[in-house]
Amino acid sequence: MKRKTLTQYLVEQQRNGNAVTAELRLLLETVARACKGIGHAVTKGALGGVLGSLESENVQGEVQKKLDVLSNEILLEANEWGGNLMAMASEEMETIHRIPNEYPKGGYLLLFDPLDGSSNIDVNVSIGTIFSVLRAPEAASTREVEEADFLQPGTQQVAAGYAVYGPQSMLVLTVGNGVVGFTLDREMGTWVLTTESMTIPQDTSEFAINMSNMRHWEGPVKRYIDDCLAGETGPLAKNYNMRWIASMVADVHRIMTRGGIFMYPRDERPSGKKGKLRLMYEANPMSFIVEQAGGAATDGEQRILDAQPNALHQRIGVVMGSKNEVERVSRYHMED
Ligand SMILES: O=P(O)(O)OC[C@H]1O[C@](O)(COP(=O)(O)O)[C@@H](O)[C@@H]1O
Ligand SMILES: [Mg+2]
Ligand SMILES: [Mg+2]
Repeated sequence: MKRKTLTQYLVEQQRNGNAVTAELRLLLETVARACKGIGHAVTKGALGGVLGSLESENVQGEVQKKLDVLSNEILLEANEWGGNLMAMASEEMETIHRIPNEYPKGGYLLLFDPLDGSSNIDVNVSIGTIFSVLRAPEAASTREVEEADFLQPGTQQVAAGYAVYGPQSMLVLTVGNGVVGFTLDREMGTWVLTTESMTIPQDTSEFAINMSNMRHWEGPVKRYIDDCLAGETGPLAKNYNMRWIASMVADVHRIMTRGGIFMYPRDERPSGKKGKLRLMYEANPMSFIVEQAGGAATDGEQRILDAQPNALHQRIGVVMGSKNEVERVSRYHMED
C-alpha cells in the first residue's frame, strides 16, 4: 500500500482549504525534521555521548540532562532561519527567543518541551518532544515581540504535536482537523502516515498517576483513585489497571492508542506549585491533541484549553484522556 508522507499530508491539508497555510506547513515540516534529529541523538545513547546530566539547572530549578539542552538547541537552530516564526519559547529557556534580525520572520510563535520524560533518558525508556503553535498577535509585527504575546489560551493553538522516541519513533499531529499519526521510516528518513484518524475510546478502566504522591492529593483525586482501586465491588463496579511510564508523551500516547486517563493533579505540597506540568509546553498542546481525538482535558475545575495563562512557565494540574472518565473526575471536583 502506498502511504502518504508528512509533506503530502500537509500539502493536502493546505489544498483542501483547511487551517494549514504554506507558512504553517513549512514550520511543521521544520519541527518534524528537528524531531528526527532529536530521535537520532536519542538512539545513539552512550555512543553519542548524550546521556547523563549537566551542572546546570533550568528555569524550573530542575537539573538539566545533556539531552534536554541538545534537543533545545536542535529545535532552535532548525527553526531560526525558516522564515515562519517571530519567536520561540521553551521549557528549558528562561525567556523567549526572538528570531535574530539577520533572518526573515513569519507570523507564528512556537513553544516546546524539547525533551519530555527527562528522568527516563538514562534508563532507555520512551521519551519525546511536545510542541505548540500560536499565531503572533497583529500588533507584534510593528514592534518587538514580547513574552506577553505568548500568553494566549490553548484554544488559540493552530497546531500541536508530539514525537515519541520509543521502539518506533512516532509523530502525532493536529492542525485542528482531527489527529494523525506518522511513523519514522528510519531507512528513508521520512515521517510516513500510519494512522489516519486517532480517536480515544470514551470509556476506560486504566489510569495513570504517580501513586507515590497520594498523601499530597486533594480530596476529589483521592476519592477517584480510591474508587478505582476498590474494583468490581466498589462504586465504579469494575476492575482498573494502572500504568505510569513517567514520560507524559509515552503515557498520553498509550491513551491515544487504547484509551485511559492520565493524571498529574495539582496537590497540597508546601511548594505551593500548581501541579508539576507546564501549561504552555505540556498541558495545552496535549489537551488540544486529546480533545481533537475525542477525549477531554481538565485541571479538575476547568477545561485546560480555556485557562488564561499569566506566565510563560506556569504550571497546572492535568487530568486528560477518555472523555467519560475525565468527566467523572470533574464531577468529583464539583461535588467536593
Ligand atoms: O517523576 P514524576 O514526578 O512521576 O513525573 C513524571 C512527569 O514529569 C515529566 O517528566 C515532566 O516533563 P520533563 O521531563 O519535560 O520535565 C512528565 O513527562 C512526566 O509525566
Ligand atoms: Mg515534559
Ligand atoms: Mg522537558
